[in-house]
Amino acid sequence: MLRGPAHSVPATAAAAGGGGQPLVVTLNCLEDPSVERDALAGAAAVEHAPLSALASGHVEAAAAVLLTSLAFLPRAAQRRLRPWQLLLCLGSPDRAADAAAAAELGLRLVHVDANRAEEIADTVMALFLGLLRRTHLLSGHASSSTPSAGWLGSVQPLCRGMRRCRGLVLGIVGVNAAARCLATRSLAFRMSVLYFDPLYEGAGKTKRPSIVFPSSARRMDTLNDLLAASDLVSLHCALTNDTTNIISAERLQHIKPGAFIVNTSSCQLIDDCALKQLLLDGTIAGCALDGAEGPQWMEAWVHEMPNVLILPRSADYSEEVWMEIREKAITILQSFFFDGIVPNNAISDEDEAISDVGCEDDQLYKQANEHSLRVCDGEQQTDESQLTLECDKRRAISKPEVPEASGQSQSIGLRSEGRRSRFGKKGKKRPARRRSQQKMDELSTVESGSNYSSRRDDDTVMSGRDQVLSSSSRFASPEESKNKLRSSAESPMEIISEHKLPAGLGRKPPERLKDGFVVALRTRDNLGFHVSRERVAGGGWYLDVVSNATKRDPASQFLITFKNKVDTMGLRSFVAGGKLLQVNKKAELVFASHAFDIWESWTLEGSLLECCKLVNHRNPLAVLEVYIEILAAVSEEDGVTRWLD
Ligand SMILES: NC(=O)c1ccc[n+]([C@@H]2O[C@H](COP(=O)([O-])OP(=O)(O)OC[C@H]3O[C@@H](n4cnc5c(N)ncnc54)[C@H](O)[C@@H]3O)[C@@H](O)[C@H]2O)c1
Repeated sequence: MLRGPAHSVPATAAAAGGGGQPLVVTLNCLEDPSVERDALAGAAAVEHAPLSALASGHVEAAAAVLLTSLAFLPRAAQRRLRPWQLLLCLGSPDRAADAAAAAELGLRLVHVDANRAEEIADTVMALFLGLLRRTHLLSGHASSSTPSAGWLGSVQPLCRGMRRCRGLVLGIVGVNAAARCLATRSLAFRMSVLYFDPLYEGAGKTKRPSIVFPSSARRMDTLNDLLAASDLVSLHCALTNDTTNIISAERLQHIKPGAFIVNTSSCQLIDDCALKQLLLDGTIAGCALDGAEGPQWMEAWVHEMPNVLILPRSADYSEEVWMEIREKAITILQSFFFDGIVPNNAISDEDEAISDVGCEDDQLYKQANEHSLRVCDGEQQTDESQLTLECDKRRAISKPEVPEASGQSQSIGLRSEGRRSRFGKKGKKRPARRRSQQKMDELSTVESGSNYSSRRDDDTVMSGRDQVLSSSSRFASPEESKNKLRSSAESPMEIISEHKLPAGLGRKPPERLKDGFVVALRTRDNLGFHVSRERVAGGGWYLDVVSNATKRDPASQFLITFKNKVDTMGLRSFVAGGKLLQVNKKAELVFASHAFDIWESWTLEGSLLECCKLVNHRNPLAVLEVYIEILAAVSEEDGVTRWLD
């Protein structure tokens, strides 16, 4: 972790935001940084600096700068950046290039990103559908023609060659998360899915356990076979020495006549000239490229071809993913300004979790539905959709029928254990990610004497200046610091109660849940405790239920952390090294991150007097019904946290 402004920013810069506040500049991005401004209110001023206003001096004066890419920034702007500034690269299109540029310029850069597999899969589907259904052409024709022109007669030529999805064969080259999401979507469209990837060895024996294709997708032994059998071809392989020009002129001879090609990966995977030739002679029915390089795609006639779609490298964008990235950046900045620390998880584990969501096939959904009905057995429901919703909620709750440790993550997702266990963390091949998995420094122990895990599975890409490791942030989120700054402010979630807990404490517990309290979560059926558990050594932490646990077991103890300003709280697990309980995108209850983001935010519903609900902010279907036992509380007299017994 980096030391923040308190340690490294010159006083002039720290005061540059006016009112003694440090300044954050959004450089050539985020024209409207109002979200960031609100989130950092009281800690830093936030200004947008367009390239046209570089001379204003804002960039030089900033303590932190947000940008999309350092490498693609004009030299004039790069020169204004300073070594002591924290540069956050939001969703960089080329992390390696940015890291290299930062190293060269001696700048301190942190990448902030989120997984885009869903976006890419959506885009590929949209492009295939556009090519197959010719929506762009027909829409253009409809809006330009007179109403009396009729609808079908005049457009009949445009409709020639239109295809339906059902029954078509999709061939996927390269197995990655986006490819898998695409496979799932295509199966839902009743297409057959083939794939080719010499590095992917199939479910069960794959080197990349996080990528598991639907079982109904068929693996092809050679690329030529895949090209010969596919009506639609989508490229997802990374650009390497082996894959450069992988769709060569020679390979294209094998392509099925009338096929469509979509490429959202590197332009250099395809021999453009050969592709163009086949488009012209009609062998290939159409193609879509997310980004096109080279003069052959610049010619005007290409843009006039009805069967060629070219996007401006936008395949992986969505408002949702952009907001996720901004939220992460805000968390990092809060940590930087309040604690003087930059958290390491600039690129989160959600990278993989998101892609796992798309892997359900029909059988899986069937299993899940059966499971949900079982869990909900005995509950009165009148409406089917309501039933599903309630069942989903229940899955977030402990397994009342199975008091012993289940060995499963708690989840609201539709996934059986057998299936879930096949998904692990993606085997990272990016060097920066491997670096980030180095063992962290030992964590301190707490009063209970528990040993905290120092494992870190967050992903960070740091470049340029040295990274300064610190263990002090394990339990010090930005929100906690903010609370310290605003100690007089009461948490909006504080609940006054008389505490009739299932198991009595030695003395009367405090009346309110507060920041810094230690709690245990008794299950709704009162038969056990929720505990943090490690899947396998190094396999990540998840929330489980154990009947023979006690509230004194460190695994049952959670530190309450409040998010200031909003009525949400987080639960940090002691044994998981202070990581916060979150619902991941597979809808499992896990401990994956130290950063307090929306995934880690919970609202308390109901009264502490009785079984109450913890509802996740990001996924309100994730509801934990628990009795909250306060084990340790912060003394109002001396500010020391003490056990209540
Ligand atoms: N259009 C966009 O917005 C966008 C966004 C992100 C990534 N991309 C592109 O997508 C591509 C993949 O990126 P990634 O980060 O998912 O890569 P990745 O490394 O995660 O996956 C690439 C896959 O290619 C496979 N592969 C390697 N050699 C192969 C071969 N000879 N034949 C077939 N498959 C092979 C690998 O096994 C791997 O599974 C890159 O070219 C990247 O630039 C595009």
